[in-house]
Amino acid sequence: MRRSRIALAAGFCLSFFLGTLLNLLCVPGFDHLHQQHRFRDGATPAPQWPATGSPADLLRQLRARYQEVIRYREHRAALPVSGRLRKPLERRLMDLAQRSASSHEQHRVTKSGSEPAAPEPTFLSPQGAGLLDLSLRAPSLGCRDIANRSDVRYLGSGYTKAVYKLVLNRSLSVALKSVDFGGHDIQNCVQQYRDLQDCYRLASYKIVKEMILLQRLQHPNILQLYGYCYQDSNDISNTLTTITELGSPLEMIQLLQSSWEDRFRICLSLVRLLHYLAHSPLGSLTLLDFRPRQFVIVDGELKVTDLDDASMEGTPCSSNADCFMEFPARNFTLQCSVEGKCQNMNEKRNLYNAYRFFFTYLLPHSAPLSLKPLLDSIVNATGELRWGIDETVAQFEKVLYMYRNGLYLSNMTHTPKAEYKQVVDVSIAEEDYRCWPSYHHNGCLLSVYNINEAIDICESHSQCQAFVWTNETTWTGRQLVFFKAGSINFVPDHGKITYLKSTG
Ligand SMILES: Nc1ncnc2c1ncn2[C@@H]1O[C@H](COP(=O)(O)OP(=O)(O)OP(=O)(O)O)[C@@H](O)[C@H]1O
Repeated sequence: MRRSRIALAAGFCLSFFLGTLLNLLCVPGFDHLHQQHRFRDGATPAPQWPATGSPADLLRQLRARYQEVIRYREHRAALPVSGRLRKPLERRLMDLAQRSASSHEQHRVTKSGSEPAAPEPTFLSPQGAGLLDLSLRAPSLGCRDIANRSDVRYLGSGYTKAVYKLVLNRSLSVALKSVDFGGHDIQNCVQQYRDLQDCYRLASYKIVKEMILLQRLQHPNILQLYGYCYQDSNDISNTLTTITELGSPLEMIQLLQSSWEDRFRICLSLVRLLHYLAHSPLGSLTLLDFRPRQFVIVDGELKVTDLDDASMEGTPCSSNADCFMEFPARNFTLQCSVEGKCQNMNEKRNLYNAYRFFFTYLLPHSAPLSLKPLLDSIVNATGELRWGIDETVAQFEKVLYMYRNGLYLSNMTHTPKAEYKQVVDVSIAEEDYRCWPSYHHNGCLLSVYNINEAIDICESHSQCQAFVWTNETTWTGRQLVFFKAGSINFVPDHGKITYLKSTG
């Protein structure tokens, strides 16, 4: 227990150091930019830190965050959360609320004396539950799994949180997320209120909310929560660290250079995610802070990681004019329902953000020619919010079906100009040429539906003299084929088939 505290304290010292370092490196005005980005499409504004803050202001904010977290927790009826997991979380939430109130009531007089008993650091890591329990949906990792680790590596941070990578048991990579003591959120709050304890609590509600959502929303495109840990650190008791699936940051530039198939996969995973969020057990959820940095990539799939700005609140209205959505390039007015709620606002906000940040860049560009009209209609319909998410996901699945089954290939009878001689169990070493968009940096490695498509590609590349049918497939099940500029360097290669172009 003591050792784990020391380790986590060391982790947070590292967090504080790195956070401070990042602040020093930050361009001036980042804070301002962040606020603009976060709320530019009509979301609830972030707390605007007053020039000087009173303890009552801070208390009000703490209560508001606490109540928000409770609202998300209250939807429990529909969810299979076990009592074993629920109880400690409830207790932590109550602790946070009671302590935030009592710390103001007893202001500085009995601060140290009002500390509650030390938490049970392993309540989510019950006796006997080891790493193998990760196959279970319920979070199973706790403090002891992440304690005393020296191989924690900083990954990134945002306004509030810092994220670290840790490899457990030399096999499972996880992400540790905690409040960034050197981050803008804490620093601005402390500057205003001069109370690190309560500023920490205010920020930690974002992690608690995120944790509740990660636990309650189960979908392949939502990062998996593996567990959490409450420990004392930086003179603050019960600091919270969540342990989740690890991803890699979504790099738009890199994505733009990848194959259409991979870019389509990102858009498809996003649409499937938005479909789930529109029909989630908590009702229709919107991602108020919808930017590419809120997502990570795990094995080629897009997953949402930052859920602290997710909202399930509907927008009340008395007329259509109340259902106004403002985006930088376009505005929309949605219908106000007879029940006095803006119709499908959460879903449509997500959809338009998906269009403007993802579809418009990733979908049509270098797509198979015959799929272009369908892709264009998806881009246009989402850009004008003509379709809801149900129709959008149906159209995406149609594209996937057509692509996976070669229905995008032309119906014309294939008449190759050259003949191709088949040689089994050999491949060609080197003799590569570059093509775009290749799955290989120095060679031309493309996915094809069938041999005819491979021949078509070879005939359309002036360098192509042969191709090697590998035994590998892409995520859609398409074959990967290496196109080659020559056929001198034959090498034995079990399972591969080389096709040699024999006449021109
Ligand atoms: N599971 C993860 N695996 C890898 N990287 C992650 C993971 N979770 C978050 N990150 C990275 O850490 C950064 C910060 O995380 P997160 O977005 O949760 O913090 P935040 O303070 O809420 O940020 P923001 O200011 O964008 O709201 C992310 O932009 C992302 O690049």
